[in-house]
Amino acid sequence: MAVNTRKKISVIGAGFTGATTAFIAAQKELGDVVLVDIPQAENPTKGKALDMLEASPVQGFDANIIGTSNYEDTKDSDVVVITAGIARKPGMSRDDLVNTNAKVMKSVTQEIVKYSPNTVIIVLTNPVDAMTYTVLKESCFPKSRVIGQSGILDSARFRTFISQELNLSVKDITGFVLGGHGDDMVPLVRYSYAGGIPLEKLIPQERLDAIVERTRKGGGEIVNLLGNGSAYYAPAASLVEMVEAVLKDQRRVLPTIAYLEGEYGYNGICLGVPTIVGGNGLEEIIELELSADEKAALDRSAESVKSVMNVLA
Ligand SMILES: NC(=O)c1ccc[n+]([C@@H]2O[C@H](COP(=O)([O-])OP(=O)(O)OC[C@H]3O[C@@H](n4cnc5c(N)ncnc54)[C@H](O)[C@@H]3O)[C@@H](O)[C@H]2O)c1
Ligand SMILES: O=C(O)C[C@H](O)C(=O)O
Repeated sequence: MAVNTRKKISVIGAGFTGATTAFIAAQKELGDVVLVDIPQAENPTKGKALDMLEASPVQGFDANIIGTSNYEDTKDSDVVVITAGIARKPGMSRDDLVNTNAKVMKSVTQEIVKYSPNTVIIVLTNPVDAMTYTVLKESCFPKSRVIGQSGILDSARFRTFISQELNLSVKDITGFVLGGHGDDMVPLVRYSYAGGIPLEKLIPQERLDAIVERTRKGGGEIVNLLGNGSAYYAPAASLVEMVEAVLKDQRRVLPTIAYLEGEYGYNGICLGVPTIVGGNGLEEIIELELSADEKAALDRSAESVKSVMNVLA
């Protein structure tokens, strides 16, 4: 029998975001998927994977999907996505998760590195800027191979609200969000467009301010509606966009969480910035010119991330 040469994607954490990510990646035939959770959740994890696999004849995708708690099954993954840990509930901030999830990051990273020393790791678990830093340090990987996800999701929310405001296709709305994945993230209105037209020419300032504010609180809006967990469809779609950029060496311009060494004036922190993502992972950080107000807003966001990082042992 011929050897399978398909790419291999491992998703750690088979909860809402992990399972949804696995399914979308398989539907897009990005590779075979290994869904991993703790031993106590092994049967449900196997069940979710089998259920997804049984959708493949109906949807017509070729991708194997397995569920497991054994990291040997992740051996030689091309990309590993980390969604393991706990999610916030109404009334909590993402930062309240830091101590519990930092322990989870350390243990899962050790297993990932053991079996896939050359992989690219994409981190989703919150508080994601600090968790990306934890995984980077624990893995001892170069900074190009540990990337956090927040900016694609935050920008997608921003773009959704703009499209609703203007009653225009989301396909024509570009825009992105910088900074930490918290309530002081920085949606960059000045770099956002509808069909190439600057937003400031299309939307009155007070409406723009309201859209920026809704974007900043976008995660909390969903947490309050769900009642017992956080968003997962848009987060999973965002993760898959990053996985695809790496596996297909697309060199996409995407807002992701990068380890900064002087860029934007910050050193030794992980923060959301515009980056180029391709076959080598995070290949470049793009440095935008910021106005004094934009830089002050980014400084506030970076300070929040630093204060969370300070509680990490
Ligand atoms: N960065 C972002 O944009 C973003 C977006 C959405 C969710 N998140 C975060 O992603 C995380 C997961 O969210 P969710 O909705 O999937 O939560 P969930 O509770 O549905 O799933 C988490 C899964 O992780 C598993 N898990 C816990 N410890 C583990 C370990 N040591 N090894 C393997 N698996 C382990 C749990 O058993 C569970 O199945 C949360 O921290 C959430 O805040 C971040
Ligand atoms: O808000 C959360 O806790 C989950 C996630 O970070 C999100 O933005 O949806």
